[in-house]
Amino acid sequence: MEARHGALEAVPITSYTIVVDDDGDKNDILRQKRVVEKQYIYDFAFGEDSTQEEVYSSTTRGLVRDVLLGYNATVFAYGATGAGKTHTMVGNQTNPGIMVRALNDLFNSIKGQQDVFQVKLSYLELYNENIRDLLNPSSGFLELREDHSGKNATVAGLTEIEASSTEEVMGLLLRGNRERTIEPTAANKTSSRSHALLSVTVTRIVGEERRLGKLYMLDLAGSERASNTKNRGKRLIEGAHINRSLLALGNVINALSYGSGGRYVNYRDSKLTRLLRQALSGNCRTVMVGHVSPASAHRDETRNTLLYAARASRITNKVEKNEIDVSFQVSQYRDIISDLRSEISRLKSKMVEDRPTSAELRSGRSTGTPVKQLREQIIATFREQMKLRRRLMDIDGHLMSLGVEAERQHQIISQWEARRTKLYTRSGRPGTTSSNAGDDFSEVSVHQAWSELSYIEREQERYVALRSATLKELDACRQTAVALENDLPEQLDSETEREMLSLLIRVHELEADKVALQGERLVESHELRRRGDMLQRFHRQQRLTDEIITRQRHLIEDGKIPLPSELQELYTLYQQEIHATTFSTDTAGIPYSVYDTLPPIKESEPLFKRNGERGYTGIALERLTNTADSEFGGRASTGGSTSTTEWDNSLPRLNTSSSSTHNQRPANTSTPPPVLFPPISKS
Ligand SMILES: Nc1ncnc2c1ncn2[C@@H]1O[C@H](COP(=O)(O)OP(=O)(O)OP(=O)(O)O)[C@@H](O)[C@H]1O
Repeated sequence: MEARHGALEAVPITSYTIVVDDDGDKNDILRQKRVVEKQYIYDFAFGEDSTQEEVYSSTTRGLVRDVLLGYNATVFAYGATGAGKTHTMVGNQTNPGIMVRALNDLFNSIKGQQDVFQVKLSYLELYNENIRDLLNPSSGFLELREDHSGKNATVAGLTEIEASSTEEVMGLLLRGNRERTIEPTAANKTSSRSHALLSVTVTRIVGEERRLGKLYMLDLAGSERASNTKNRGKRLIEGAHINRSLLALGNVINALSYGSGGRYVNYRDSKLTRLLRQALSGNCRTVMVGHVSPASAHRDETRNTLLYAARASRITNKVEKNEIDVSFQVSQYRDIISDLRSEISRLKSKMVEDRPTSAELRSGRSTGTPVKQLREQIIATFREQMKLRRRLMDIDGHLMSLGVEAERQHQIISQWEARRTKLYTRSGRPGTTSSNAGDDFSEVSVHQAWSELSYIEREQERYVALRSATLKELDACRQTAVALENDLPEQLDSETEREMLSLLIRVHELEADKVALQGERLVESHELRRRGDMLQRFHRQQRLTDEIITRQRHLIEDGKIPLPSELQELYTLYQQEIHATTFSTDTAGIPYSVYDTLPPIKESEPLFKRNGERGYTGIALERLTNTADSEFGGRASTGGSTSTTEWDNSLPRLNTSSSSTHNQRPANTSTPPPVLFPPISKS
């Protein structure tokens, strides 16, 4: 680590806060006494005395446990050149870094287990936008390939080596590191000029089942300012590549930190971001270790790194959702049914074709399969087709259920992540370290959600494979049916046979109708479930909005801020909406208010319920509402209970008396006035 000199200091003041003490120009008399301090709060902050083991335990040990359970995880080091990234990630033989410690932990955990584990490693470097295999450098530059969705990138031809001990891994890493492009620069004698990615794939074999967990560990090349490094020629070009890819990474982190519905996330600007796409946005737990130098020479890089780390910590593990495309499913059902109908109509057309008479047949013109046998074969193939189609529908139905379930788990995880971020920013302590029983509970449920999700993903893979096998079978069956149909005109000779066949067709028509109805019902029920989920989410959002409006009203009232007329109008509209909803009823005549679509006046309930707890976020999410007399009952023109007469806000005061607003249910719950605000006096 570079010695500290100059004015800027980046100092961890607690185990999770870093303070940058930037007292600027000492010669500036006016500002001499003014210390400009900027505090950054992270999950953990490490000082110069922190050991490799401390860094590893706090950042990565938990990820190793997750990988063994079948999750994906990434840890990457980010920071200015010479700030200590390689030291943290790779380390040396006597004092190894995260990579070796993680694998050591992994092997130790596997040792005590009954299940069979398989651990495979690959190690690559990204140098000047070229990928090289560090375990097999002679293979030249490798190609980065993406699947059709563009979300999963793989490196074609990358060597994967199976390892079973820490010593073996040590050997492989040393071998790989020797191949890494390291050059002396003005800023660092052993500067890594490439990004190095160690991928560890752990397969856990439990009976028939295989669980796959991946751990990516990445040592990035350092960001550098050309003016600071005094690099020339080749070094300068390398630096430009490094900065370009780091800039792309920074942009991705930036965009992701805006959350869903935020900015467009462009992963395509560099191979680094394409490689890290899954780690940053997908089904993956990611840790960023930001490295800063306390030296003033690195002032800008330090600020940049601290800022990126702060943004990265805002990325709520935005697991990309498996959106359930119901219309796609509907069109699949339609395809199946139209296939079925066209087969029936083909069969029908054969019925009306001229056929030989019994006499002709008896005279020996026809030599095909006997009619009875043929009929049985046709019935059997139809039955088989129906069976396969039903299986297909079951598979599709199951895949849809899995999709809905996955979306639910994603929600649990996202909520947990969002709450964790809030806790973190409000209390200055990360939620994960809280000893609160409720947080432990939520930790457990989020772990369950991850575990569910990984199970769902495996199930989805299994069912997709089953689906394509069933489709193949169906195709073969259909061809057999066509071949049998072609035989028909030769064989049918009597009216009885025709009638039998037309009856058969009728049966199959009914069958097709049944399939159609079943398909539609299935799709509808899934759609209803999905909408139910969406409604719940909207309700949650609405409660939050109500809460925000209420609090803002408190601010307006307390601060005696005059209310702009447009806002007054919006309040009026809002109330009208609430009024309309209160008196609307559903098809059964039950008022919507019974469903609690709006926050009831006196009810006090936390937004996120937990075993006997109020709320997670530190925002007391009780509903700050009025007493029963507030809404259509009478306070309309009272103008509230404000004692200050000179303030003319035209909004009545909110009733802030805790006894009347908190933790009480109205006595008569059958007619709750589910309105947040008292009527605005002007209206
Ligand atoms: N915490 C530390 N304790 C002891 N030495 C350290 C520490 N951090 C870094 N160093 C030493 O500082 C020097 C530069 O560190 P390192 O090579 O890890 O930086 P880097 O961020 O990877 O740089 P680059 O981006 O140029 O590759 C190395 O000699 C390294 O051993």
